[in-house]
Amino acid sequence: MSDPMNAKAQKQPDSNQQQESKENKDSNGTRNATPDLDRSSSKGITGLIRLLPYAKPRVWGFVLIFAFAIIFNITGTLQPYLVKVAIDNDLNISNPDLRGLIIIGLVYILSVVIGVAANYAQVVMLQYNGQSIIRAIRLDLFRHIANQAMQFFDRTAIGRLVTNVSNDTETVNQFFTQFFLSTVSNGMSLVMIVFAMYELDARVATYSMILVPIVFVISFVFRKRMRRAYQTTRTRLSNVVVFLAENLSGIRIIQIFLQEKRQAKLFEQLNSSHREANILEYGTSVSFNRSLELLGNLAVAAMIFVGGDVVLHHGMEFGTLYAFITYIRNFFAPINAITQQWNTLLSALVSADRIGNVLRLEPAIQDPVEPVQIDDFLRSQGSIEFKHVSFAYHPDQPVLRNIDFTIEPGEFVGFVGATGAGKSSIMSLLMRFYDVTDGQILVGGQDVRDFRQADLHSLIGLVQQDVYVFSGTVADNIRLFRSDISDEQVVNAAVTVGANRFIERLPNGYQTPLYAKGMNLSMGERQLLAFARIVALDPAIIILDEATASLDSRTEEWVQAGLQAVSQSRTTLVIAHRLSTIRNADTIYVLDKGRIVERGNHEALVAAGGYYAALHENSGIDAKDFRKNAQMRLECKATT
Ligand SMILES: Nc1ncnc2c1ncn2[C@@H]1O[C@H](COP(=O)(O)OP(=O)(O)OP(=O)(O)O)[C@@H](O)[C@H]1O
Repeated sequence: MSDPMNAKAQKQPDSNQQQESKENKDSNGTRNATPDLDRSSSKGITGLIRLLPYAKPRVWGFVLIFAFAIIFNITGTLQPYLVKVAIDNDLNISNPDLRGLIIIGLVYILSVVIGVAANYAQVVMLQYNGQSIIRAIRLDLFRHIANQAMQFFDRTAIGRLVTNVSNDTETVNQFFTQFFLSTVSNGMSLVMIVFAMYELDARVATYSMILVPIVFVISFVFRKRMRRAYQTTRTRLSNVVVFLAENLSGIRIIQIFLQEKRQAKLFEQLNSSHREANILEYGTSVSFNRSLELLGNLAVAAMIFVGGDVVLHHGMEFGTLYAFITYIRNFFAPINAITQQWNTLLSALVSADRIGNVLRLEPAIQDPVEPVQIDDFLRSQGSIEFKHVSFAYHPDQPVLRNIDFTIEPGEFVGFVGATGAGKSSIMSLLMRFYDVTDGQILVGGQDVRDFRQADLHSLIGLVQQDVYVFSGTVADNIRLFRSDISDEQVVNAAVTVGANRFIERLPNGYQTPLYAKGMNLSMGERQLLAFARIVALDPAIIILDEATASLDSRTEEWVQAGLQAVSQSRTTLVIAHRLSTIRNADTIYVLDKGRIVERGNHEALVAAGGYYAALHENSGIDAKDFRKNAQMRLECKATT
């Protein structure tokens, strides 16, 4: 489904959007996507109305539901009337009519059966419609989130997004199912009851209408309080989910650094504040509902008192009084049901706002209007050029300064430097996860901004330190679910990089299911799996962010051999943490504080006796620790 939200938002930018646009521009003029996804951007029902286009394809379904609701309500309203007829006509003591009674009884049973069937059909269809709408909204949300640029994910808590896609859509579903059904069906029932009451006795019916303004006043008094209470509960629940998502994903760190108690205490605080908000919410809601119930019972009591007197003075038949009492009680049931749905409406308003906040976001990095088409020539071109590239994640905090290099197709280059020097940032820019602040990056002679992002990514294969493993089999993880890659190609890819050695030892070989995050594989095995992925997908360029954790020497040998195999005939960029990985590189770039301070091959750099030489001297030590020594050496050089 297209994105009706977005289409509408683009046509009619409201003041909130303009505000959002302002907030989302940084001083460089680029969008920085720092959205407050919890912000209630539209007052009242606007957020929900904006979601209505998702219900459009289901319009006929709703018409049918409407028809079933009419049938259900007619049967419900008819029943007290049938009892009235039976009491006043057939049970008349002076002239009883047994045949008439039987007929009324049969009609009553028939109306009950038809009512139940109509109600069943109505509820099932409503669920079907509601779930179909939610499926479409969820799909759009997921696509929309997945299309956002990296800075969106840098600044948005994943838990917030999980709440958006799961809870918020479910709450909106309740609007389309419970609230819709309740309002339509009970609203209709209310109209029919009022109609039946006027048919029975217009005067008594008019007296009964005094209830309407009282109900209105009660609703008005509670409305604001309830909205505030619901908003608080939703925000606090979302805080709990965010905390949970972040803590579970970082559970290892929490355990290693003995943070369990502290985190549990924080969680307890969030939980308590959610509990308090929830109790307040229910307290308000229950006070509201009970006030209405009290009013309903008072109305019934008044009807018994006043109506009974009228019956005794022969101003009304007993059956009519019975029907009136039933209608008055039934009159409150739909009002109560509709107001019970007030909660649903309020939650749905908040959720619709939050969904809208996500759907209105535009990705900070956009594809060009006329992208360069990737043909076979370009696909085989692995040349890379950085032309005076500078970059900052935040204005005034430059991370890369005047980076300038050219890598020829098929070259193997290494990047070394202390932590925070900017190695990963170079790779992120190459993949256009971010746009350069200054300068230009070319791949195959074309500016990366001229490609569609998907096309650019198809040219580049990435092997990260922590290889991401999807839920699925080993084979699925090598072909990345692409049906055009055959089983044979999967096996060949694994053999090429030597991953077959461990795969064949797994219980079901290539069909072994992998657990979330590949926890049933070692780090080295995951690296080999990622290499096999590269061979199967066959990009012209690969980026390897070498794992920092030390591998045992045998596994390291396998990973080195795998890297050799995968880098054959591909342009290979390696962020190296062990110098042995890049010893044979064509060129090594040494980075310090966002600048390239040295470049050359291993021998030349060692001979130069600078930064890299210091690193080499300390090669027993991890790359991250070399900077201090290197700095001292540079300072020594400067003074001599
Ligand atoms: N997403 C981000 N948002 C803001 N600042 C960032 C982001 N990623 C990195 N930085 C900052 O940019 C600088 C360069 O980081 P980068 O990750 O490129 O360094 P690195 O050389 O790859 O380090 P490491 O070897 O530790 O991975 C650091 O100061 C870092 O704090």
